[in-house]
Amino acid sequence: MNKIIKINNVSKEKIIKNVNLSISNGECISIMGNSGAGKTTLANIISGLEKPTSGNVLFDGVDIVQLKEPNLTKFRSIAISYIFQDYKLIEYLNVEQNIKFIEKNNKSYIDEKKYNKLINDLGLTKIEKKTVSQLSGGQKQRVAIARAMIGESKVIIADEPTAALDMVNKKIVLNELKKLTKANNKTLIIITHDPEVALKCDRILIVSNGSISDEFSTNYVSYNEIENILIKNYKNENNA
Ligand SMILES: Nc1ncnc2c1ncn2[C@@H]1O[C@H](COP(=O)(O)OP(=O)(O)OP(=O)(O)O)[C@@H](O)[C@H]1O
Repeated sequence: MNKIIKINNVSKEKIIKNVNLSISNGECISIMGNSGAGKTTLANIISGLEKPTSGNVLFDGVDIVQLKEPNLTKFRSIAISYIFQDYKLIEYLNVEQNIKFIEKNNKSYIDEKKYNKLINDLGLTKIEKKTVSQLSGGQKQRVAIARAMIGESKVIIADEPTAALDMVNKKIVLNELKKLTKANNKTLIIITHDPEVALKCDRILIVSNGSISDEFSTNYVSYNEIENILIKNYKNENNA
């Protein structure tokens, strides 16, 4: 499989230490680790939101560390979509307006066929004209998924996408997210504390003290093994 992202010897102050990482096109990867381990900083470096102090970040062969404004912002808005724990939708706009908002800023037209399929797949058809303030948490996250899918971005970064949801909504949202990323040929990076969420991906990276301490295919690791590594890392991190 082609590599969509290649990170070579990336460090940032004392937060990220000499990380090397390759992510294949279409792969689902989860970044796990205890609080303060460096997950968000690593994801921000991957997406160009933060610059490393050394190393390079190749996105489809382009070193985004070298990109300057306004090209960096343009790259980020076209290449990457985000899904957040707190949804980051526009409260006073309705479901349809939220889904189309970013794509309208990037392009002069919206693919209506794709839009209709997405809202149908995500069960949003009946609530299309409701404003965000009228929606439940699970509905809001399904809107955020549709917003991330509608454009041409090759990579989706989901930061704790299910942390605010109950058990049933967590399962629904995760299944839809995985199904739609595959169907739309996107690469998915999920940052999570939750082994159950991470086990839905193809591969799990565990970050500790700014380095990748462990890496597994999800075919070969269990919930308990992940939990034990996180506990072991927690002890090391707090005694370091
Ligand atoms: N702008 C900054 N300046 C200095 N230190 C920072 C900055 N941002 C993050 N840090 C520190 O870097 C470390 C990693 O932070 P990061 O947010 O990447 O961790 P995380 O694994 O995502 O944690 P959490 O799960 O709590 O969100 C922490 O010790 C944090 O205090």
